[in-house]
Amino acid sequence: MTFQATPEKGRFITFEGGEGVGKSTQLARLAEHLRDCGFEVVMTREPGGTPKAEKLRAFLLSGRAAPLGPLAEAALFSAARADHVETLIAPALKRGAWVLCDRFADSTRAYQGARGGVDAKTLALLERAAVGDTRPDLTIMLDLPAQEGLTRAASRRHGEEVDRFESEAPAFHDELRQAFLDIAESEPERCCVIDAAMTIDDVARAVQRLVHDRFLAHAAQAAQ
Ligand SMILES: Nc1ncnc2c1ncn2[C@@H]1O[C@H](COP(=O)(O)OP(=O)(O)O)[C@@H](O)[C@H]1O
Ligand SMILES: Cc1cn([C@H]2C[C@H](O)[C@@H](COP(=O)(O)OP(=O)(O)O)O2)c(=O)[nH]c1=O
Repeated sequence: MTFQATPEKGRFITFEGGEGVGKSTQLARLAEHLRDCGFEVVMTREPGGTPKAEKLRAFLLSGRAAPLGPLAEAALFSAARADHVETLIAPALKRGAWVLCDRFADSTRAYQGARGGVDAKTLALLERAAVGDTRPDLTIMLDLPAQEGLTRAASRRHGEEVDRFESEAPAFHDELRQAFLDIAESEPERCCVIDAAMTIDDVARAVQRLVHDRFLAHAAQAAQ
């Protein structure tokens, strides 16, 4: 599938799901495809994406924030997100780029909310403060049994230490998977679940098809 770039507004696509489901792999594949179509693509990730947010990432993933509790962690993820949105994501969208982001606010809802017990009202306030109107146009939820994702993540790690959340018990990761599915069910117009147990190529094709149907099909028709 190839398309001609049209001078459309930027699109904001997030990839969500548990550990090792293939988010970064698929984000890179979609970026390559969109660039081949002539679009400017910004690849980024959370926590992180800007120098300040990367500093918070190092602190959060080292586990040093864990003793402060899930509410403090949610506030720190949100602080990183506020800087990321303001200095990288919103300006890129404004100039017409496609922004592909590995994890975003749904990860806070799932990890610090569903799993950490921070209430939904508090998280919604933090989300509004950090994100404002820069909400994803599409969220791709990659779904995989938690144990398979952890096995994939372990093979990618090549002996490096596990981070703050990968080291949680298997039940934590099963509940996370369900939390992402629940978010997708509650916002079907934004979220789409893709079976991440398929081969890398098959998942990449499913992602491309989804993005095409959602954003590019009408542009291609209009150009004819
Ligand atoms: N569909 C797939 N089938 C098998 N292995 C995969 C698949 N997608 C990704 N992987 C591998 O699994 C590991 C984790 O993938 P990655 O994209 O880093 O996941 P995430 O970003 O969700 O943590 C990597 O070694 C990657 O090559
Ligand atoms: C963005 C975000 C991430 N996280 C967690 C999820 C991951 O365990 C970790 C980010 O690590 P990362 O290595 O980027 O994710 P993955 O293991 O999927 O490749 O931070 C939260 O707990 N809350 C958040 O808001």
